[in-house]
Amino acid sequence: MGKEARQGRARRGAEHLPESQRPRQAALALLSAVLGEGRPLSDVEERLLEGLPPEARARAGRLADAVLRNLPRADRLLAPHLTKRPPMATLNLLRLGTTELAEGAAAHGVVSDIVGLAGHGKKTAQHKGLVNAVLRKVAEEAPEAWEGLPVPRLPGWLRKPLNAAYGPARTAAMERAHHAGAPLDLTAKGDPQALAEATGGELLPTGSVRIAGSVQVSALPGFAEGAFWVQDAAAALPAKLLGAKAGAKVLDLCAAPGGKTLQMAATGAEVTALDISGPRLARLRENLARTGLATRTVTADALHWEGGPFDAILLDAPCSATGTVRRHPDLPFARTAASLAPLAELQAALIDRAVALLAPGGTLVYCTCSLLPEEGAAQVEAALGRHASLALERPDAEWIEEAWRSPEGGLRLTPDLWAERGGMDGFYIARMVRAG
Ligand SMILES: C[S@@+](CC[C@H](N)C(=O)[O-])C[C@H]1O[C@@H](n2cnc3c(N)ncnc32)[C@H](O)[C@@H]1O
Repeated sequence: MGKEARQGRARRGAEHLPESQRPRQAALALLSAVLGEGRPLSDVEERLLEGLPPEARARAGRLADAVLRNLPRADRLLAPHLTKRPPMATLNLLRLGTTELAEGAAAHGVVSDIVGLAGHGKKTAQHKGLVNAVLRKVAEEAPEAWEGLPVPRLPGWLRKPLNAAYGPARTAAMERAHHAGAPLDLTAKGDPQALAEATGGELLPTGSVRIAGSVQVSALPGFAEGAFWVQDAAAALPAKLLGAKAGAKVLDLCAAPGGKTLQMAATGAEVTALDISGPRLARLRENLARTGLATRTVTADALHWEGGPFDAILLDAPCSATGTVRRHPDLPFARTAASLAPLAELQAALIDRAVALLAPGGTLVYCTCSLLPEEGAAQVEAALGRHASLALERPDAEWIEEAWRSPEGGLRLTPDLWAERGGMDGFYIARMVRAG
């Protein structure tokens, strides 16, 4: 059979797959991109979920998320029933079925649906019998056995540096936080207390509003009117610490999709929001339109852009995003230690550019959503060595907890903090001033 005939058969096959199976099929495509190709979900979601109705997209995302969050557990339950590791496509089907069974889905339905999917896939059809036999066995033990399995560990490339920086107990606490996932946090455009009351959320000491359970953001009161935006409680702190005043000339140097830009624009500062990515800036403009806030937006490479000088600069530099694993369980599989060095170089170059764009007497807040010291304190210490005009200023606010402070004078936030409240993303934040 020729290539076109084969593709045609595959397309016709896809059409025959029952509608109810499409979220699982899409989840498997997401898993194959992350686990097979090392691609982050954010890079492939748009393409792989294209054409699916919103509920099916959401279900596919939830299924892929659950498998990635629990991968070592599913592999542990599967291991006794496999004499050798099956090819990736079959293994991912088994992992998906095992996770669904373990999370309490009706065994008969899950097994027959996953076997149906196996029969439908070109790479998996030959393993239909194996999938059936293994999942039947897993179904007998999964829900009880699951609960007794250890919390999944991070892969070595990330676990090793975290152990070195924080010690094994803190690293294990972060792994528990990653496994538990993250609540929904909102930042209010206006009064946070009023937003907490309107949404039934909890007003956190830092001013964010935390919503319990799973909700549809667009259905929350005030969404259409732009009364709030979604932003993790830790991610809301850098702009608060910059403290941009009304009328101040402020630069958001890596701005998109704009959570921090919106915070600064809401204070009445005159904000320039710059980012190298056109599509990400388009999202920032959508956020500005929904919230009725105004800034200047610039699509440019910060390393070569001329402007300023600015009274205040926020540099939320591109980074490993290892502080956001709670929300992005694909990240440990989609990054490697090799991806870190170029990011660290870019961060240093961006800090140097920020210093050049800052007015004498101006304030620079540097932050990254990373857990790794080389993207946080080490960057700031090196920058202070390169720029004699720059001094670190100890952040001061009534909501700062002593445990958050790092020895050099920044804030070191990790996902295991606020465990009883539902945690926070990992962030490093430092506030510096340029001599007048
Ligand atoms: C951590 S994200 C920023 C998140 C944003 N501050 C927020 O709160 O929504 C880093 C951003 O840096 C941008 N970026 C990367 N390299 C850049 C460069 N050379 N110049 C300007 N922006 C850059 C990326 O496009 C990305 O949007």
